[in-house]
Parts: sequence; structure tokens; C-alpha cells
Amino acid sequence: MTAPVRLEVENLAWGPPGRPPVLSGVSFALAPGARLAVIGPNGSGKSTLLRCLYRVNRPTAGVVKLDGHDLWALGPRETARRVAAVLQEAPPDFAFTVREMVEAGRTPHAGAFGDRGGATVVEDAMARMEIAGLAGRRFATLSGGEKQRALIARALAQQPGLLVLDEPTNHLDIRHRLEAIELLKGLDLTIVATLHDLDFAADMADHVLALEGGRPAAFGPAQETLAPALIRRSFGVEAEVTPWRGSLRFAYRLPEEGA
Ligand SMILES: Nc1ncnc2c1ncn2[C@@H]1O[C@H](COP(=O)(O)OP(=O)(O)OP(=O)(O)O)[C@@H](O)[C@H]1O
Repeated sequence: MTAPVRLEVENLAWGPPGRPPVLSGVSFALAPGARLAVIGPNGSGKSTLLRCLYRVNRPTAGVVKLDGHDLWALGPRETARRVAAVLQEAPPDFAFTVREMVEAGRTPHAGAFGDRGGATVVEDAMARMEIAGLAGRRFATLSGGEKQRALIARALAQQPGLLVLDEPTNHLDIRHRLEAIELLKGLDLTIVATLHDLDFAADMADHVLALEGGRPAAFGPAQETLAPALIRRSFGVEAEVTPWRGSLRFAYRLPEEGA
């Protein structure tokens, strides 16, 4: 099992070749085991930031460091041992079964002598996501929520030190959403997740990074950062924020005409 990583992002920028950056000036640090929710309106750069964290987008400026090592100085295999990603884009409609999908998470750990203990890790990951009963089914035949749980199971089988998730509660029903959040909180991992639902951001995260137009608008402890002023500024809505069982709950409405 990889230990949770310390993640440092320093003055990060990314843009498509020959075009202005769509993400810039992003800096933050997470202690090992911290959980960050990245929030912000559509098109604010959340997925772009995640792509920089799992080594798809090479920064055009700045650096991403895992335990002090530049992500781009680590090879892809070394990165895959440390970072797992659960993305919104479902994999193509291939013929893999659910078990084979989850087993694919073990690839970075397979050495010359195979992957000792890997089968147990795979079974454990499927049990945690309640998909053991679906192990023999073709992934492509699963419901949206079942697919999402299989993708999280694959990431867990990878035993990363950093888990990056793009809208992990998408497609999940209310109970599975709450269970997924509890599961993430129970993992001894550093976590970065984009979340549109601020209730779940407050439930899951100890820190929040708000992006606006590809730039950081706020970074700090979740309970302090998720305040009405930030929500109004970021999303253009009025918010009432209520403490609730150690977390926060949010009610919204559009601003009154002329307000
Ligand atoms: N490869 C690319 N080429 C051109 N523009 C891009 C590319 N990737 C992202 N962008 C642009 O960068 C901006 C940020 O996109 P991104 O997907 O990171 O936003 P987001 O905050 O995740 O949005 P959403 O909440 O809608 O998922 C958008 O305007 C998007 O069109």
C-alpha cells in the first residue's frame, strides 16, 4: 500500500499549444491524507487542473510535486503507482468484465514475478464498492452508477497515494453518494475531487480550492471557505449556509432583480 502523498502545486499554468492559458497562477499544498474539493462554475478549469495532477496535461508553467518530486520527472509507471484517477469520461465500450476492469488497476504493480497479493486487493476493492456480485458482468452493460462504482474500485485496486476524482458522485443515487463520500473519508489517501454539489464538498473535504476563469479565487479550510460571499462571487447566486452535523448545508436562490 502506497502511503498518502504530500501534494504541492506551485504557480501552475496550462493551455493548449499556441493559445492563452485556460489555467494559471494555481498554488496550494496538501499534507499527506488531506482531502481537497475543487469547486467553481462550468468552464472554470477544474478538470484541466485534475489533468495536470494525473500527468496528462504537462504544465506550461509551474510544477506539480508529489512528496517533493516533480510529477514530470517521475516516469508514467511510477506516476501510476502513486496517482489514480476516476474520470467522468467512461471508458469506451470494450468487452472487459467488471473484474477485468478492476484488475487493470493492478497493472503498475505487476513486476517480473507477477503481482503478489493483487487478487486479494482486487476482491477487496470490489467488496468495498459493493460490486462483487457484478464481477462477471461486462462493464459496458452496467448502469451509470454501477460503472462509477467499478471505476472507483479500479482506482482503489491501484493502491495510490493520491486519488484524483472528477465528480465522483455523478450518477450515484442518494445513498450511494453518501456512502461514496464516507468511503473517501475513510481512505488513508490524499484526495483531490471536483464537486459541483457543495453539500458533498463540505462533507468530503477538509480544504476547498475555488477556481474562477482558470484562476484561484480562494483556497482554505472547507468550513471557512464555503461562505456566502464566495458562492455569490463564484456562481452569482445568493446562498444560505447552515452548519449541520459537523458539516454544512446550502440553500440557494437567484439574486433579486437589481440586487
Ligand atoms: N484541450 C483544450 N483545448 C482548448 N480549450 C480547452 C482544452 N481543455 C480545456 N479547455 C477550455 O478550458 C476551460 C476550462 O475547462 P475545464 O474542462 O477545465 O472546466 P471545468 O471547470 O472542469 O468545467 P465543467 O464544470 O463544465 O466540467 C473551458 O473553457 C474549456 O473549453
